[in-house]
Amino acid sequence: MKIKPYIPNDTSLAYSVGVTLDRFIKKKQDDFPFASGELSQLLRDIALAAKIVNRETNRAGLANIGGAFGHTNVQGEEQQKLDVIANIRFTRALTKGGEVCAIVSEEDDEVIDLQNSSGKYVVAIDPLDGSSNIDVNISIGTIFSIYRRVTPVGSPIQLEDIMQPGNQQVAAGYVLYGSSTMLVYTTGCGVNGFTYEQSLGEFFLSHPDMKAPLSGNIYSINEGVSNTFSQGLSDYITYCKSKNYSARYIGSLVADFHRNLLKGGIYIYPETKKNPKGKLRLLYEANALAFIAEQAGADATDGIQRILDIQPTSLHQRTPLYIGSKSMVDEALSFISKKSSVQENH
Ligand SMILES: O=P(O)(O)OC[C@H]1O[C@](O)(COP(=O)(O)O)[C@@H](O)[C@@H]1O
Ligand SMILES: [Mg+2]
Ligand SMILES: [Mg+2]
Repeated sequence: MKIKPYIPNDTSLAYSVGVTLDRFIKKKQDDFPFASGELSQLLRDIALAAKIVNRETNRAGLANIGGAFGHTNVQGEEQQKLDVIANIRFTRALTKGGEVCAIVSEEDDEVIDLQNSSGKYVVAIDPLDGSSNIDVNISIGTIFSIYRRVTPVGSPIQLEDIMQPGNQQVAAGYVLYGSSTMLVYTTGCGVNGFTYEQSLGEFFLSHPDMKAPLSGNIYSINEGVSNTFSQGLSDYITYCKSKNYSARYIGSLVADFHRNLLKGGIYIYPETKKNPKGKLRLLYEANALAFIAEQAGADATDGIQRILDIQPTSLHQRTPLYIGSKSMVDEALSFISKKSSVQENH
C-alpha cells in the first residue's frame, strides 16, 4: 500500500476560501493551554445569532419586519421591530449556548438572569445599533461585551457581576450589517475581522490583525445639535474644517466607528442639551468599541477619562464618547480641556 504526504494543491481551479471563524476561534483557543472552550463556544453562539439577524435585516422590507414595534424601551426610545427581533435572537442563542449566566440588553429594562448555574459569562449587548437607519436600508449593527462573572459560578447573580468597568472585558466586538456583513472582535490579543459568505453560511477571516491609522482626516459628529456643543468642541470642529477634514456621519455608531477604524478618523457623541451625559450607553456601546479601539491602537475617552476605566453605576448609563485615531482624539481633547479650564477660571 503506497502512502504519500499531502501536498497542498494551490491550483487556481480551487482557490482557498480562507480561514473560517470557527477554525480561527479553535486555533486561538489552542494558544491558551488552560482554555476550557466556553468563551469559544460563546463567540460561536454570537456568530450564529448574527447570521440569523443578518438574514432578517436583508429581508426587512419584504417580510414586514421593518417599522416600529409599538413599544418604548427603558431609554424612552420607540423600539423598532428589528430591535425586538435581534434582542430575541441573541438572547435565545446565548441561552441555548449555555455559557452565559446573565445578559444586559439595551432592549430590556433589567438584567436578564438566565438561571444557568454553570454559566461563567455575563454579556452586555446592543442587539440592533443604528435603529433609526433600519427602514432606510443604511448599515446597522450589533455590539457586544463579554465579562467573566466575579461571584462563584452557580451562586445568585450579584451587582458586582454586572457593574464591571470596561477594562475587565474578556472579549468584545460588533457585527456590521452593511454592503457586506462583518463580525469584528477582540479577546485582548488584537482585533480580527470576518466577512460573511452568505452562500456558504460562514464567516471568513478577511481583516486579520486590524490596526487603526494613528491619524486621519474624517470627523463624525451630528452637527445638527452643534448649538449645544461646548465652546471647546465647537472650536475643534472649526479646526477640523480649517484642516479640510471630511465630515462623515451615518448615524449608526457601528458603521461610523468601523469606517474610522479602517480609514483613520474620530467619532464624537458629546454631552448635548437633550443628552447632558451624552447619548451612547457605557455598558453595551462605549465599552465594547473602546476595547476594540485600544486593541487596534486607537483611543476612547469620555472627554476626561479612558472609557474602559469608568466604573459603571447603572445599567443603561450614558457617556460622552470621543473615539478614534490616537492623534485625533488627543487633538480633540486639547481643544475641549483648554476651553473648559478657561470657562472654570472665568
Ligand atoms: O441621531 P443621533 O442623535 O445623531 O444619534 C445617532 C446615534 O444613536 C444610535 O442610533 C444609538 O444606538 P441605537 O440605535 O442602538 O439606539 C447610534 O447608533 C448612533 O450613532
Ligand atoms: Mg446603539
Ligand atoms: Mg440599539
